[in-house]
Amino acid sequence: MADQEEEQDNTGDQNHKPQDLPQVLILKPPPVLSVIGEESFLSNKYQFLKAWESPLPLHQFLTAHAGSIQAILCSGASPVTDDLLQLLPSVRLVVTASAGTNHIDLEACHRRGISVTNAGNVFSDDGADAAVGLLIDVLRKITASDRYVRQGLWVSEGDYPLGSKFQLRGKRVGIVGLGGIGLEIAKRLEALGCNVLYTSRKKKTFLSYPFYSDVCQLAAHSDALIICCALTDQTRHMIDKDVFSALGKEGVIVNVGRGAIVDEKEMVRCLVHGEIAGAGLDVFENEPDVPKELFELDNVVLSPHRAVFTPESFMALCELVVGNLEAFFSNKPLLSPVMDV
Ligand SMILES: O=CC(=O)O
Repeated sequence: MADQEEEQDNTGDQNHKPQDLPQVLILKPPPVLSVIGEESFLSNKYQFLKAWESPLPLHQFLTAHAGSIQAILCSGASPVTDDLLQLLPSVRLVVTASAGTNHIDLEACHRRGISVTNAGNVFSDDGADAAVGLLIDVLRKITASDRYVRQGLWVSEGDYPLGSKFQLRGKRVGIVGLGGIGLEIAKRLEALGCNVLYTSRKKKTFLSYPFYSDVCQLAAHSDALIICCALTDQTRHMIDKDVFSALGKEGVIVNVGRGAIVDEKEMVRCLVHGEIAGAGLDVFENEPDVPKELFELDNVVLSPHRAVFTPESFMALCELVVGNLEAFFSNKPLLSPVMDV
């Protein structure tokens, strides 16, 4: 079957590359590819097997290369499941071009002795900028005011209603997840005169920000919550009815983590009924579907899961991905390990 497949399939550029290069499977093109371009991103030290370019059905394509694929390069759009790994017994490394790893079955990787790397801290600055930008936009209604001007309402209706604007300085902002992005958010907020508090898996002893082990308690002491933690079984729907009610009518939520960390139906209900004051959202439970009710709300700012995407961060990501592959194939320590087995 492999021979027949090789005749039909030029994925991985088999005609031009020595067959002994390590084979790296890419299931779907990660977003970084369209920005950086394949030439710069895909190092010629590896044979990249681009599943989406193969004329073969995926299962047949994978079966044909099953024994030789040693690494998988993926992103949030291409889940790495136990079933997939079962098909590919030679895989020893999964490199994801994302900070989040919720699309990878980490338990299966661990059980199968597969190492995993992610985007490390390359997205921390851009993710933090986007989170703070969304918060400022919700509080100061920047995009809502922009719509007001563009629609000619400044002329026909007069001044934009002042009552709905909130000052950032002095706000108590609860950060949910003080990892790379969370720490950068905290730095920015401090510089802007906010009071930072946080919850995280563990208290960070090197920081003086007030720590709350309970997210409801954090919400009760915050004017705004910024969600930037990982999506795991523990954090799925962690931001629920109780958290919204603790945050209260004046409270704002910003989410640059993953949509499913928030109980989205409940959030929409709270926004529609004015039980929280506003939301800045880069991520959603069923992307690219966004609850239609949100389109009507001027106190909600929407962004299409692009918080961390800048050409600069993609360049850094490109180096990191190649660095991780090189480290792995030369038995050196991985640069951004999530799991090093
Ligand atoms: O959402 C983006 C990422 O996880 O990198």
